Amino acid sequence: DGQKQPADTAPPETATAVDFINAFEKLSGAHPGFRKAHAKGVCVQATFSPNTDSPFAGSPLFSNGDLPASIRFSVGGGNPVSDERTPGVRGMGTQIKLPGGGMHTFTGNSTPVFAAKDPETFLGLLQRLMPDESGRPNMARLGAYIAANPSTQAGAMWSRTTPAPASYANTPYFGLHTFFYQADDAQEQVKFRWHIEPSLGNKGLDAEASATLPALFLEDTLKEQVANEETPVTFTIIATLGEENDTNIDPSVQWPKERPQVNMGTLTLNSVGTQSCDKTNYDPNLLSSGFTPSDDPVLRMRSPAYGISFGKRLSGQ
Ligand code: HEM
Repeated sequence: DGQKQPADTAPPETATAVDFINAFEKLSGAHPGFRKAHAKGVCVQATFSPNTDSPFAGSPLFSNGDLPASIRFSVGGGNPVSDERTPGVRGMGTQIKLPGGGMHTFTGNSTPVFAAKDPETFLGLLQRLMPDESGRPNMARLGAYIAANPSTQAGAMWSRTTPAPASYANTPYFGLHTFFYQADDAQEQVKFRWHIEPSLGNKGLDAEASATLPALFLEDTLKEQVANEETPVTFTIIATLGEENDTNIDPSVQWPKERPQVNMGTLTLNSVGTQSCDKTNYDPNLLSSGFTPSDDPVLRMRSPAYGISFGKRLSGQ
């Protein structure tokens, strides 16, 4: 009758870890044995050197000197052979191993804000990115969803405006969620968010570089950068200290720019390209003694989703 249907812009009422695994498999196809998100990646061996002059100094993560770290850099999405010249999310999982078997995990994305404020709104976004009968996502439906769900707008803007990074070592990574640290003898908690900055600086691919590079270049570029002994490849982990009114639960919102920042320490990349991280679960809730996660529902959803994906890939599904 020529009349437009009303836009379907509501997020689903519930979102479970299984819903996410199914959504990723629908978006990217089934790839048995691979991670259901960030399927493509490379393992790196690294060293964590803590900044012992920081509010975290009393914790075992900071009081044991240099510690070995396992890093995995990745391309967002469930496709294990995606074209790396394409803009989009890049990831960095870091697991630092403490004496006695403890570990501490920093798993972040190259996006300074998350795609949505909570799991339901994120699942709704993924559902609108799925192809319809035409074989492509319905852009009008997607646009209407973003317009009606403000928490998705900063992430969508980032996606539209940020070029593909020139290397895994030329982009920052953001933890996005709020975490807490409390020393054994302290009354007060340190409330913080973290991000990781590359010593080689941020650099996006321009059109010329994209035209000359092969579809897969990230692993080779990183290997060349780490092989260059004159310029060590390091990353600085930075904590932003939050105030009481800064959100604990919404990873789609940045804290005010003027919050103080402290250096947590340095990651130095030692070697690239082994299978050392294939059987690692970079669950961001695996924290060392003294640190606790916030009640951010997106952070909470990550443990069950990573657990299902981990179990599936270990069993070849
Ligand atoms: C509800 C929200 C989210 C869901 C359902 C989700 C789901 C997943 C799943 C299933 C994996 C594969 C895990 C594995 O097989 O080991 C994964 C990996 C990853 N995710 Fe998420 N994720 C979410 C939010 C986030 C956020 C907020 C960030 C960044 C701060 C992030 C960054 C990453 C990274 C970097 C990896 C790759 C880790 C690796 O290399 O093993 N994810 N995600």
